[in-house]
Amino acid sequence: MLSVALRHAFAGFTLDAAFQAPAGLTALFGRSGSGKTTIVNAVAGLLRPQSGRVTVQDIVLTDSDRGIFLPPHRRGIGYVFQDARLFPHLTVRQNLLYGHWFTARGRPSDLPRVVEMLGIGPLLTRRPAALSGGERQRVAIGRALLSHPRLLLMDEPLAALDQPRKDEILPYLERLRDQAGLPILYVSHSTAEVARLATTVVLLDRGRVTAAGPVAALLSDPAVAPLLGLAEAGAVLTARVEAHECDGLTRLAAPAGPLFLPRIAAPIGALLRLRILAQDVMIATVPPQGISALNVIPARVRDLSPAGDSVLVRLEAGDQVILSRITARSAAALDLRPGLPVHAVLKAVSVAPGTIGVSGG
Ligand SMILES: Nc1ncnc2c1ncn2[C@@H]1O[C@H](COP(=O)(O)OP(=O)(O)OP(=O)(O)O)[C@@H](O)[C@H]1O
Repeated sequence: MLSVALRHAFAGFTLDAAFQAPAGLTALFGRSGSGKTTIVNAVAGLLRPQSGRVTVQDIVLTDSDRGIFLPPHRRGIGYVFQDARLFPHLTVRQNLLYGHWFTARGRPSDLPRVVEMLGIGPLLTRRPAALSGGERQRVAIGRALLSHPRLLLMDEPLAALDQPRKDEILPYLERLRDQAGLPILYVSHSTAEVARLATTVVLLDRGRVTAAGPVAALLSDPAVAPLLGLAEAGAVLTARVEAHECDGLTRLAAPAGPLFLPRIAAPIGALLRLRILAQDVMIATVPPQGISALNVIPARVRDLSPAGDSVLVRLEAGDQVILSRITARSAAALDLRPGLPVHAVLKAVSVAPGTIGVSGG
């Protein structure tokens, strides 16, 4: 567990933020200039905050009251930047083992496990110039892990990659989240990335934490939607692959009931995480008939929140929340109110394959 409480003022900007990052991946999310990098720098020991306390697994890294401020190299933190920053004259293997020279905790015997997790075995004898951007980032992550950090800091590690490279690396970040066994603090601008990867989200606005919590609850909170942008508002559902059907659809079992989506390349039994955008969910008060949408999910209205010209309707389905964005006119015409039983309607093709990830459990 990482615990952070920081106060630091620059001319024209004050950071005053406190949060906890439990096991898994904690996304620091917010607009440009909201203070994400300032927090990462303070946690890494690159910025000495005017006041604050930072601990990881009960080890005090910073405590202004007690005059404690460990230098960066004594913090046991792995840092992955936007650009991989590998040594060009060293092979991948030498780059991987480099971090291990600087730490008593590193053991070369961990190399095979890290190489396997990141899928970089075939690259070990190459130099960085012969790697794609995504491969370079995987090596940079491996190098950080082999220094045996207590905590991994990742500052927009995908920002410099094009979409195909991002798609290639996302499954490895999921494995890192689920298998590395250390807290990861991950800075991102992208709601899609956060929805797919985060265990916990810390939302920042002008140097302050405006919301924090488990990813599914936070991203489907109507109060948070204006901060994300209404087009990005939506729910994160967990569902298990039940069958690949012969007409090209995959059937999933979700607490809300069965879901049908275009073929997903995941084995039967795999637990997946799906992002369902609020703007893709329609509401019907009676079971719709003669409709092409394959997913009609029985649900109950929890609450309605005005959002610009539209209304965000939070629906409960099983123990999961689905968010729907409809016009105020439709909400009035359907006489939607808390407690009303309804049907959430979702087109199978509206869930983009790139947004489907592996669930951390
Ligand atoms: N060394 C500094 N001196 C003065 N102001 C600074 C310094 N470092 C950061 N700031 C200011 O602090 C604010 C927060 O910056 P920070 O880089 O933490 O934001 P961010 O959320 O990481 O932004 P981005 O997403 O664009 O990277 C900005 O207004 C920035 O100009």
